[in-house]
Amino acid sequence: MTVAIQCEQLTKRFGQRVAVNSLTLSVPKGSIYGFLGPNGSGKSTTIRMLCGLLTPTSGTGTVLGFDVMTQSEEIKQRIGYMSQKFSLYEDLTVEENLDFYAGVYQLTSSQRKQRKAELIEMAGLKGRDKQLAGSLSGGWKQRLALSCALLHNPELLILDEPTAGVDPVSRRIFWDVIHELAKQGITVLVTTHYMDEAQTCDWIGFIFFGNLLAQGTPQELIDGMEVGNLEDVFIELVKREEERLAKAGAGEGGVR
Ligand SMILES: Nc1ncnc2c1ncn2[C@@H]1O[C@H](COP(=O)(O)OP(=O)(O)OP(=O)(O)O)[C@@H](O)[C@H]1O
Repeated sequence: MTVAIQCEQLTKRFGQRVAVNSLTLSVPKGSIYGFLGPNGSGKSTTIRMLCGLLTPTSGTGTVLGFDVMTQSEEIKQRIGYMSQKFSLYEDLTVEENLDFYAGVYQLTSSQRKQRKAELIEMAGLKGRDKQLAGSLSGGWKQRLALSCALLHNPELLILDEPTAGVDPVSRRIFWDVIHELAKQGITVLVTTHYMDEAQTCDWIGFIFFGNLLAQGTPQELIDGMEVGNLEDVFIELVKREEERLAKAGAGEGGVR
């Protein structure tokens, strides 16, 4: 199995707070890995370490074969990242936004022309090229942001809650695009709070208070927990962990 992401005992502390605690995970190339967990559990911190935006406190990790501690520039060049608050220029058109990011990624004019055409097609943005990004609805904005993150043909796409607050139809269209990209061999690491989306991932990791509590295929997790669906898996995991923490006497805000 070729892996796109591999980390062992990756840890990030902010002062006394352990945001990510000794995280060990691997994401096979070409798969979709859903990274789930309640608010504040450490998902974004993990993602920022994997993107080379935040230096881990300890542990080891590679992304596309590059070291997260020492090769963050190599990593940044090869991944597509869409943050929770993706930045589009609202007063620029769809095409101008793509042009801007093509400039950031230093695409040649022929690469730019080709990728723009491919991505406008992929995202279903044909006919909207001259529309201001600010006038697009949430679902379109999101697909434009995804297109911007894909301009440089990244091998790995990291998406932090890409569908938060978007209507169900737009979410479905967005996920169809994600699955299509995975079919083309792109690895996707995505965080979501929507269990219907999580259910379609190849792999799932569940993080709570910085600890990875469970990892596997959606069906493995459901079967292992002997419950009916993923939502119940997570409710059960949280319940068990809270009981464990209560027994261990860990107070709110303490080091966990
Ligand atoms: N720069 C920082 N300085 C101090 N604490 C931080 C910093 N970034 C994150 N944290 C803390 O680390 C913990 C994990 O936060 P993180 O943003 O990674 O969670 P999350 O799972 O992505 O949450 P959400 O679903 O709300 O985005 C939280 O307690 C948060 O307050």
